[in-house]
Amino acid sequence: MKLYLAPLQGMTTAFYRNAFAKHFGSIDAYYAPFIASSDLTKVSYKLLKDILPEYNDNFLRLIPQILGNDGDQFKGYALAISDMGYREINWNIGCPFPMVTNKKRGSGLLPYPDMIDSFLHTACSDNSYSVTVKMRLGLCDTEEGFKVMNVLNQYPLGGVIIHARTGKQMYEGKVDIDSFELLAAQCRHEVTYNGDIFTYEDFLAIHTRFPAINSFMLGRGALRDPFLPAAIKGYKVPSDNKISIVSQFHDDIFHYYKEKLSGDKHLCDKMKEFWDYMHVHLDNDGKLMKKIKKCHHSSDYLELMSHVFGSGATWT
Ligand SMILES: Cc1cc2nc3c(=O)[nH]c(=O)nc-3n(C[C@H](O)[C@H](O)[C@H](O)COP(=O)(O)O)c2cc1C
Repeated sequence: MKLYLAPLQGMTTAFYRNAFAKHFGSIDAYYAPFIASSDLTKVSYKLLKDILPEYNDNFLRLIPQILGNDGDQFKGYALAISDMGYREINWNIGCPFPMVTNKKRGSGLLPYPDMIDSFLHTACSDNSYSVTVKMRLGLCDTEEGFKVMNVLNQYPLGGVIIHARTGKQMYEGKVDIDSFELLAAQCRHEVTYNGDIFTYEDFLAIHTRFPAINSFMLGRGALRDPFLPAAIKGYKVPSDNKISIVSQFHDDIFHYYKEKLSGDKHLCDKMKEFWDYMHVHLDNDGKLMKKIKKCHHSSDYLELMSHVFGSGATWT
């Protein structure tokens, strides 16, 4: 069984992925947040910085992702990326944000199977890399996904990751497991399940219902509980050790952003984003998150952290 870390733009950057692998592990591949392809004649290396092998300790396990609707642009980026040593390039047709979908990108492409066809015709015309797809069930309607799958089935893709929601749902509401089942059954490629695996029990429910599915992508669930991938793989991390591991992970992330960001406000804002996920298993009553939100100076923040990690807190 394979576990993949989902890409979360702004969160799962190279440094985060490296620190995650160092402290928690149990992830077979890390998908990088999307790089938007553009009509530049030359591929922009600034955009590619996050995936440069020298910044990625686990570069052999990193899968770069491209967002776009132009097959030639995709191919240009994919060739530059494959020159760095990457063999799999993931195409994002799942992003739900209106500023993306309104331009017929991300899940905004799902109502247009013909565009997907002509995109893949070009994108899959070079065998220096393998294309995988990350999609949703549709933009507004799950019927859209079936038409898209007919097209995907005609190309030699390396796999299809399905987030079991429509684009219109954004990240809200329930995952639609029945529609996922139908779409996955129609797919001729290897399918990876994605969506709302927050606990071991969530994983088990999906795994039990779809015994033929062998790969799972974890996003917010792994960011909230970085011990979840290990639990799914059957490794037990003693509860007493968890806080100290989280503390070391936190310190690595904090020191990285302290070096990188200018000003305390940016630093505190970034750490709030980190805690938006991480507080869930540490903060039963929500008081910790309130205190973190009140920190505007790194000295206040660090004092708060010394209480959090020094007070015998438990990871639940
Ligand atoms: C803040 C945020 C940023 C995201 N950025 C990306 C991205 O760059 N590329 C992508 O394919 N999916 C992106 N996603 C979607 C996740 O990869 C994943 O498909 C989604 O969160 C569902 O999985 P989960 O329920 O395990 O989190 C993002 C999600 C969130 C919440």
